[in-house]
Amino acid sequence: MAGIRNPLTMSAETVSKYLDMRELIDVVERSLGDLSDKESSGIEQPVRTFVPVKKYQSLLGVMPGYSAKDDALATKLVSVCPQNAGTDIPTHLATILLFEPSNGCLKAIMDGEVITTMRTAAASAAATKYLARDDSKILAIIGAGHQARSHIQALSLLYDFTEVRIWSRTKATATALAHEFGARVCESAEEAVKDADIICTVTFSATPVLQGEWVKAGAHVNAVGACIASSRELSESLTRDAIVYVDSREGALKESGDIIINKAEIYAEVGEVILGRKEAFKHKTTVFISLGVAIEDVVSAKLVYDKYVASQGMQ
Ligand SMILES: NC(=O)C1=CN([C@@H]2O[C@H](COP(=O)(O)OP(=O)(O)OC[C@H]3O[C@@H](n4cnc5c(N)ncnc54)[C@H](OP(=O)(O)O)[C@@H]3O)[C@@H](O)[C@H]2O)C=CC1
Ligand SMILES: O=C([O-])C1=[NH+]CCC1
Repeated sequence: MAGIRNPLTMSAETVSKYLDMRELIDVVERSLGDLSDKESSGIEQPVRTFVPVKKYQSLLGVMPGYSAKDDALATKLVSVCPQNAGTDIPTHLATILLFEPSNGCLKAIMDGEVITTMRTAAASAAATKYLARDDSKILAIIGAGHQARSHIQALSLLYDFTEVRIWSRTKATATALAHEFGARVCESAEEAVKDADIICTVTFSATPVLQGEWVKAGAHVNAVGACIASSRELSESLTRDAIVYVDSREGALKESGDIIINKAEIYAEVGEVILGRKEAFKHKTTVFISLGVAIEDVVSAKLVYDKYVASQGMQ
């Protein structure tokens, strides 16, 4: 059996084999509910630590968490290096260390890049399920990287879109992604989001890429890209006029420029909606600000590990 002397090492390829987006949406949805009910779920999750490396404008994030329900203990280490864009190295690299909670032994060292890409889209999909209109037909994506792709994949499982639109800073990346999905490339973000029902902002931009005036009343926005206090993707008018949900209130008050710079009011954690403790307001303009929380990685890593172990006939 794998243990402290021989933890499993799981490559991105292996991890991918055991990840299914539909299953992930359910698991991540449950974890967000549990996060909003720490007392009964027994989740332990401090706000992550980001170490800035100013010389390279990059970050190293340390994201530990424990889910009592899953009896899963893990920490993710994630490098965020925007300057890798356009090279062979992705802008996000991650490793997840999964431990045996009863004795602290390291059970697995797992690539965390695929999990990060997929669980983030799964979290947006879970939020969208509660906050967007059920008859949503037009999806607009601002940005054209890894998260853009996984968001199209996840949301397309839940909605029958008649149109997917993409705008990105570099037309060539938008065009390449649009080609994969038969989506329409737009000339501007404003054109992409006009009359859209669901909008995802998935960029590295430090300043707003989405203006409130462009957003149709009743639309739902997943704001995924601004994860440090000095960056925002949304205009003040949007966060002022929409009903704002977050993944973690504690995290958002420390890390979200969309909340901090815009002085936005948080209505609820999306987990509180999942638990039925706060309203969903499907027919009003809603915004889900996703920073990414460790518990999403913990439950995803446990899922992958358990499936792998079962497939190998291991204990
Ligand atoms: N909330 C969460 O849980 C998570 C959030 N993220 C965040 O999501 C964002 C996207 O990540 P990912 O898709 O993996 O990254 P990629 O590097 O794959 O893609 C980044 C995208 O952002 C665009 N972009 C980069 N800089 C700017 C800018 N200054 N203004 C406008 N657009 C810009 C790029 O546009 P182009 O190529 O067209 O030039 C590209 O489409 C990042 O900010 C990342 O930190 C990532 C993981 C988890
Ligand atoms: O949750 C996460 O892994 C991240 N959020 C922003 C960058 C990486």
